[in-house]
Amino acid sequence: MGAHLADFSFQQDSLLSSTDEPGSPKPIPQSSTFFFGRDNSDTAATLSDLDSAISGNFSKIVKISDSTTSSNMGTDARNDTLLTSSTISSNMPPPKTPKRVKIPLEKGYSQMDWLKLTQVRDDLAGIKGWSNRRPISMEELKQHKAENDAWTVLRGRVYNISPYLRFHPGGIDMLMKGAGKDCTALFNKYHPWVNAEFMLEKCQVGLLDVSSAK
Ligand code: HEM
Repeated sequence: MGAHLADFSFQQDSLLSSTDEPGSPKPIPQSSTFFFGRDNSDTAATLSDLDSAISGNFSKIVKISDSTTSSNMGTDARNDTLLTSSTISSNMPPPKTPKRVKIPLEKGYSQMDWLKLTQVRDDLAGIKGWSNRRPISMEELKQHKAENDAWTVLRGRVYNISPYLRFHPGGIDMLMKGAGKDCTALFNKYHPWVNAEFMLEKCQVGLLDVSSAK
Protein backbone atom coordinates (compact mmCIF):
# COMPACT_ATOMS: atom_id res chain seq x y z
CA MET A 1 0.00 0.00 0.00
CA GLY A 2 2.81 2.37 0.95
CA ALA A 3 4.23 2.04 -2.53
CA HIS A 4 1.22 3.83 -3.95
CA LEU A 5 1.99 6.92 -1.97
CA ALA A 6 5.13 7.55 -3.95
CA ASP A 7 3.02 7.31 -7.03
CA PHE A 8 0.43 10.00 -6.95
CA SER A 9 -0.33 12.98 -9.06
CA PHE A 10 -2.20 16.01 -7.84
CA GLN A 11 -5.32 17.28 -9.45
CA GLN A 12 -7.58 20.07 -8.34
CA ASP A 13 -10.79 21.29 -9.75
CA SER A 14 -12.02 24.64 -8.59
CA LEU A 15 -10.50 27.93 -9.63
CA LEU A 16 -9.32 31.09 -7.94
CA SER A 17 -10.22 33.96 -10.17
CA SER A 18 -10.94 37.43 -8.84
CA THR A 19 -7.43 38.23 -7.62
CA ASP A 20 -5.74 37.48 -10.89
CA GLU A 21 -4.75 40.38 -13.06
CA PRO A 22 -5.59 40.43 -16.76
CA GLY A 23 -2.97 38.65 -18.79
CA SER A 24 -1.61 36.78 -15.81
CA PRO A 25 -1.18 33.02 -15.94
CA LYS A 26 -4.00 30.61 -15.30
CA PRO A 27 -5.33 30.95 -11.77
CA ILE A 28 -4.17 28.45 -9.19
CA PRO A 29 -6.84 25.86 -8.48
CA GLN A 30 -7.77 25.99 -4.82
CA SER A 31 -9.54 22.86 -3.69
CA SER A 32 -7.47 20.14 -2.15
CA THR A 33 -8.31 16.93 -3.92
CA PHE A 34 -5.58 14.46 -4.66
CA PHE A 35 -5.57 11.60 -7.10
CA PHE A 36 -3.33 8.79 -6.13
CA GLY A 37 -1.27 7.62 -9.07
CA ARG A 38 -2.38 5.81 -12.09
CA ASP A 39 -2.74 2.48 -10.32
CA ASN A 40 -5.58 3.79 -8.26
CA SER A 41 -6.39 7.12 -9.83
CA ASP A 42 -10.07 6.80 -9.06
CA THR A 43 -9.31 7.43 -5.43
CA ALA A 44 -8.90 10.84 -3.93
CA ALA A 45 -8.30 12.34 -0.54
CA THR A 46 -8.91 15.76 0.91
CA LEU A 47 -6.03 17.57 2.52
CA SER A 48 -7.25 16.63 5.98
CA ASP A 49 -7.26 12.99 4.97
CA LEU A 50 -3.60 13.03 4.06
CA ASP A 51 -2.37 12.58 7.57
CA SER A 52 -4.44 9.43 7.78
CA ALA A 53 -3.04 8.29 4.48
CA ILE A 54 0.50 8.99 5.58
CA SER A 55 0.04 7.02 8.75
CA GLY A 56 -1.29 4.08 6.81
CA ASN A 57 -4.98 4.56 7.50
CA PHE A 58 -6.57 4.63 4.07
CA SER A 59 -10.12 4.18 5.22
CA LYS A 60 -10.81 7.89 4.89
CA ILE A 61 -9.73 8.10 1.27
CA VAL A 62 -12.89 8.70 -0.67
CA LYS A 63 -13.94 7.62 -4.09
CA ILE A 64 -14.51 10.43 -6.60
CA SER A 65 -17.89 10.28 -8.25
CA ASP A 66 -17.94 13.72 -9.86
CA SER A 67 -17.54 13.05 -13.55
CA THR A 68 -16.36 16.61 -14.31
CA THR A 69 -13.48 16.15 -11.89
CA SER A 70 -12.45 12.88 -13.39
CA SER A 71 -12.57 14.30 -16.88
CA ASN A 72 -9.94 16.87 -15.87
CA MET A 73 -7.35 14.11 -15.90
CA GLY A 74 -5.32 13.50 -19.03
CA THR A 75 -7.01 10.91 -21.16
CA ASP A 76 -3.88 8.86 -21.34
CA ALA A 77 -3.64 8.77 -17.57
CA ARG A 78 -7.15 7.49 -17.41
CA ASN A 79 -6.37 4.96 -20.09
CA ASP A 80 -3.25 3.87 -18.25
CA THR A 81 -5.46 3.05 -15.36
CA LEU A 82 -8.27 1.48 -17.27
CA LEU A 83 -6.40 -0.64 -19.79
CA THR A 84 -5.54 -4.13 -18.67
CA SER A 85 -4.02 -6.91 -20.70
CA SER A 86 -7.47 -8.32 -21.32
CA THR A 87 -8.82 -5.06 -22.70
CA ILE A 88 -5.86 -4.08 -24.90
CA SER A 89 -6.42 -5.25 -28.46
CA SER A 90 -3.79 -5.23 -31.17
CA ASN A 91 -6.01 -2.86 -33.19
CA MET A 92 -5.67 -0.11 -30.62
CA PRO A 93 -3.46 2.89 -31.49
CA PRO A 94 -0.24 3.23 -29.49
CA PRO A 95 -0.43 5.50 -26.42
CA LYS A 96 0.25 9.18 -27.14
CA THR A 97 2.39 9.88 -24.07
CA PRO A 98 6.05 8.81 -23.96
CA LYS A 99 7.09 5.57 -22.26
CA ARG A 100 6.83 6.09 -18.53
CA VAL A 101 10.07 5.65 -16.66
CA LYS A 102 9.98 6.22 -12.94
CA ILE A 103 13.15 6.67 -10.97
CA PRO A 104 13.15 5.02 -7.52
CA LEU A 105 13.14 7.84 -5.00
CA GLU A 106 15.32 7.84 -1.91
CA LYS A 107 13.69 7.16 1.41
CA GLY A 108 12.09 10.34 2.70
CA TYR A 109 11.53 11.75 -0.79
CA SER A 110 8.07 10.47 -1.66
CA GLN A 111 5.39 12.82 -2.99
CA MET A 112 3.78 12.64 0.42
CA ASP A 113 7.06 13.75 2.00
CA TRP A 114 7.11 16.67 -0.43
CA LEU A 115 3.60 17.64 0.50
CA LYS A 116 4.51 17.59 4.18
CA LEU A 117 7.59 19.73 3.50
CA THR A 118 5.54 22.34 1.64
CA GLN A 119 3.29 22.61 4.66
CA VAL A 120 6.07 23.25 7.14
CA ARG A 121 8.58 25.30 5.15
CA ASP A 122 7.65 28.90 4.41
CA ASP A 123 10.15 30.06 1.85
CA LEU A 124 10.91 27.13 -0.43
CA ALA A 125 11.11 29.66 -3.25
CA GLY A 126 13.97 31.46 -1.49
CA ILE A 127 12.49 34.90 -2.18
CA LYS A 128 12.99 36.26 1.34
CA GLY A 129 9.82 38.31 1.53
CA TRP A 130 9.77 39.53 -2.10
CA SER A 131 6.51 39.18 -3.99
CA ASN A 132 6.13 35.86 -5.75
CA ARG A 133 4.46 37.77 -8.60
CA ARG A 134 7.55 39.77 -9.48
CA PRO A 135 8.06 39.92 -13.26
CA ILE A 136 11.09 37.85 -14.24
CA SER A 137 12.78 38.16 -17.61
CA MET A 138 14.11 35.29 -19.71
CA GLU A 139 17.57 36.72 -19.15
CA GLU A 140 17.21 36.40 -15.38
CA LEU A 141 15.66 32.93 -15.70
CA LYS A 142 18.62 31.68 -17.73
CA GLN A 143 20.98 32.52 -14.87
CA HIS A 144 19.30 29.88 -12.70
CA LYS A 145 20.22 26.55 -14.19
CA ALA A 146 22.45 24.94 -11.56
CA GLU A 147 21.08 22.08 -9.45
CA ASN A 148 21.35 24.13 -6.27
CA ASP A 149 19.76 27.15 -7.94
CA ALA A 150 17.37 25.92 -10.63
CA TRP A 151 14.42 27.91 -11.84
CA THR A 152 11.93 26.91 -14.49
CA VAL A 153 8.84 28.38 -16.10
CA LEU A 154 5.63 26.47 -16.20
CA ARG A 155 2.51 28.03 -17.70
CA GLY A 156 3.81 31.53 -17.13
CA ARG A 157 4.88 31.05 -13.53
CA VAL A 158 8.53 30.92 -12.50
CA TYR A 159 9.45 28.29 -9.91
CA ASN A 160 12.55 27.46 -7.94
CA ILE A 161 12.68 23.71 -8.58
CA SER A 162 15.84 22.98 -6.59
CA PRO A 163 13.97 21.95 -3.43
CA TYR A 164 11.78 19.56 -5.47
CA LEU A 165 14.51 17.87 -7.52
CA ARG A 166 15.02 14.85 -5.25
CA PHE A 167 11.28 14.36 -4.93
CA HIS A 168 10.59 14.29 -8.67
CA PRO A 169 9.32 10.84 -9.66
CA GLY A 170 10.81 11.28 -13.14
CA GLY A 171 14.26 11.87 -11.65
CA ILE A 172 16.58 14.81 -11.16
CA ASP A 173 18.02 14.68 -14.66
CA MET A 174 14.63 14.91 -16.32
CA LEU A 175 13.53 17.82 -14.20
CA MET A 176 16.86 19.56 -14.79
CA LYS A 177 16.06 19.58 -18.51
CA GLY A 178 13.70 22.41 -17.64
CA ALA A 179 16.24 24.40 -15.59
CA GLY A 180 16.75 27.96 -16.79
CA LYS A 181 14.04 27.46 -19.41
CA ASP A 182 10.33 27.26 -20.00
CA CYS A 183 9.50 23.59 -19.38
CA THR A 184 5.79 23.80 -20.22
CA ALA A 185 6.06 21.74 -23.42
CA LEU A 186 8.14 19.01 -21.75
CA PHE A 187 5.86 18.96 -18.76
CA ASN A 188 2.79 18.57 -20.97
CA LYS A 189 4.52 15.88 -22.99
CA TYR A 190 5.17 13.69 -19.95
CA HIS A 191 2.35 14.37 -17.55
CA PRO A 192 -0.24 17.02 -18.37
CA TRP A 193 -2.43 15.67 -15.54
CA VAL A 194 0.03 16.60 -12.77
CA ASN A 195 -1.09 19.66 -10.81
CA ALA A 196 2.23 21.45 -10.55
CA GLU A 197 0.55 24.76 -9.71
CA PHE A 198 -0.48 23.21 -6.43
CA MET A 199 2.62 21.11 -5.83
CA LEU A 200 5.04 23.96 -6.47
CA GLU A 201 2.96 26.79 -5.06
CA LYS A 202 5.49 27.46 -2.29
CA CYS A 203 8.32 27.43 -4.85
CA GLN A 204 6.97 30.25 -7.00
CA VAL A 205 9.51 33.03 -7.38
CA GLY A 206 7.64 35.22 -9.87
CA LEU A 207 5.86 35.50 -13.19
CA LEU A 208 7.58 35.31 -16.53
CA ASP A 209 7.78 38.71 -18.16
CA VAL A 210 6.29 37.66 -21.47
CA SER A 211 7.69 40.66 -23.32
CA SER A 212 11.18 39.28 -22.61
CA ALA A 213 10.25 35.83 -23.89
CA LYS A 214 9.77 36.95 -27.53
C1 HEM B 1 8.27 21.45 -13.39
C2 HEM B 1 7.57 20.76 -12.61
C3 HEM B 1 7.34 19.27 -12.60
C4 HEM B 1 6.61 18.65 -11.66
C5 HEM B 1 5.92 19.29 -10.46
C6 HEM B 1 6.62 17.24 -11.98
C7 HEM B 1 5.97 16.28 -11.24
C8 HEM B 1 5.90 14.95 -11.56
C9 HEM B 1 5.06 13.98 -10.90
C10 HEM B 1 4.09 14.26 -9.75
C11 HEM B 1 5.27 12.80 -11.49
C12 HEM B 1 4.57 11.47 -11.19
C13 HEM B 1 3.42 11.39 -12.19
C14 HEM B 1 2.49 10.22 -12.01
O1 HEM B 1 2.78 9.31 -11.25
O2 HEM B 1 1.42 10.21 -12.66
C15 HEM B 1 6.28 12.99 -12.49
C16 HEM B 1 6.81 12.00 -13.29
C17 HEM B 1 7.66 12.23 -14.34
N1 HEM B 1 8.11 13.45 -14.79
FE1 HEM B 1 7.74 15.23 -13.94
N2 HEM B 1 7.37 17.03 -13.11
C18 HEM B 1 7.82 18.25 -13.54
C19 HEM B 1 8.58 18.48 -14.66
C20 HEM B 1 9.02 17.53 -15.52
C21 HEM B 1 9.81 17.76 -16.71
C22 HEM B 1 10.28 19.14 -17.18
C23 HEM B 1 10.04 16.54 -17.28
C24 HEM B 1 10.82 16.17 -18.53
C25 HEM B 1 11.81 16.80 -19.00
C26 HEM B 1 9.42 15.54 -16.45
C27 HEM B 1 9.47 14.18 -16.67
C28 HEM B 1 8.87 13.23 -15.90
C29 HEM B 1 8.97 11.81 -16.15
C30 HEM B 1 9.75 11.14 -17.27
C31 HEM B 1 8.22 11.20 -15.16
C32 HEM B 1 8.05 9.70 -14.91
C33 HEM B 1 7.22 9.03 -15.86
C34 HEM B 1 5.77 9.39 -15.78
O3 HEM B 1 5.20 9.47 -14.68
O4 HEM B 1 5.16 9.56 -16.84
N3 HEM B 1 8.80 16.17 -15.41
N4 HEM B 1 6.63 14.31 -12.52
